Amino acid sequence: MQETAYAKINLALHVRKRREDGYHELETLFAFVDGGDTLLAKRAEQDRLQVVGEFSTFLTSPLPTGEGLGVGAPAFDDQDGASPPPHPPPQGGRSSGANIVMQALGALPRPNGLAITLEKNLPVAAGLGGGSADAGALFRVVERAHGLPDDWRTRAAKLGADVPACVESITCVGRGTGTDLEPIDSDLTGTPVLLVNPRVPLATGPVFKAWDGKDRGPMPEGTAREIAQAGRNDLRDPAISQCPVIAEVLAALGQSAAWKVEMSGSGATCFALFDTTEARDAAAAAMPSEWWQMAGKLR
Ligand SMILES: C[C@](O)(CO)[C@H](O)COP(=O)(O)OP(=O)(O)OC[C@H]1O[C@@H](n2ccc(N)nc2=O)[C@H](O)[C@@H]1O
Ligand SMILES: Nc1ncnc2c1ncn2[C@@H]1O[C@H](COP(=O)(O)OP(=O)(O)OP(=O)(O)O)[C@@H](O)[C@H]1O
Repeated sequence: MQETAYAKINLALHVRKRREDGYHELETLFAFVDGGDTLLAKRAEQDRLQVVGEFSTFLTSPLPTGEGLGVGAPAFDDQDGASPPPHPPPQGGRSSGANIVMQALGALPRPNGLAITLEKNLPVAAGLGGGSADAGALFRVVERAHGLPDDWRTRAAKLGADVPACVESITCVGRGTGTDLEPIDSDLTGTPVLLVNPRVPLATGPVFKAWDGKDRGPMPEGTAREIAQAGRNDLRDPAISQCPVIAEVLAALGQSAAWKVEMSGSGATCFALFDTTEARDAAAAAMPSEWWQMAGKLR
């Protein structure tokens, strides 16, 4: 069974309030690109994960030497030989170091194990919800094979604020910490999109911390296109303060024929939306070759 972990972008991201627990109340318009990581799943006695692909080596290794992170090698595994529990309990947040795919497997009880090969094509810590998209894809794999438990949204939210949206992977509005979802009819499906990342990883927590606490107002109402056109990303300036090259990426995309250029999530990836694939491809060709890029269409 194969599943794509679609890259997430935030067409608008309005941060409204810092909460006592350090999390933030926000309003966001989630959208998804028609490409990303891929998950290959096979029935197995026990859950296992192998990570391959361009960005596989950028995931934190639980092994002191970083051994096992290379292409084709097992990267994260819940087994150490003898008789490990087939479906270990969830291991808390991502800070536990376990790959979020293993955490998602642990959060979804099943009658049999799954051997997953994750092809990591998306940059890590990039504002594309890469890990969340992987977890979302895993939820869809389990849904197809066995169905999901009724409380899957709660289980998904425990893995990360972006995970519930990534399970659905359709354009939707997120509120609260980003986990209260409301579907929206998208008038942007099929829109040509270009993602550009300067290859500088940026952790999400510190970017939220650098937000100045000023509520700049709610996300506008309207169609997806109208929200994208009139909306902001309130994490843009905090992210640029920590990763100045983002301003260069935005400026480079701003030279193109795009009708919308913005940073996604907490950065550093920026996106541009176009009227035609020709305009998108011309913009892609003009980007510095050292930057990562992915061209696609919105789902
Ligand atoms: C920036 C976005 O990607 C926009 O979609 C999300 O809000 C972040 O989603 P995520 O990476 O799945 O977030 P989590 O893994 O739950 O949290 C990572 C860190 O981001 C911060 N965080 C996240 C979501 C939120 N509403 N407020 C926050 O302050 C917290 O410091 C948290 O420790
Ligand atoms: N499968 C995975 N893919 C990416 N990162 C993972 C994965 N599993 C665990 N992580 C860890 O999660 C952290 C965040 O990575 P991720 O790529 O999801 O960030 P992001 O794109 O900024 O996400 P978001 O947009 O949701 O904030 C990294 O420190 C990484 O080590």
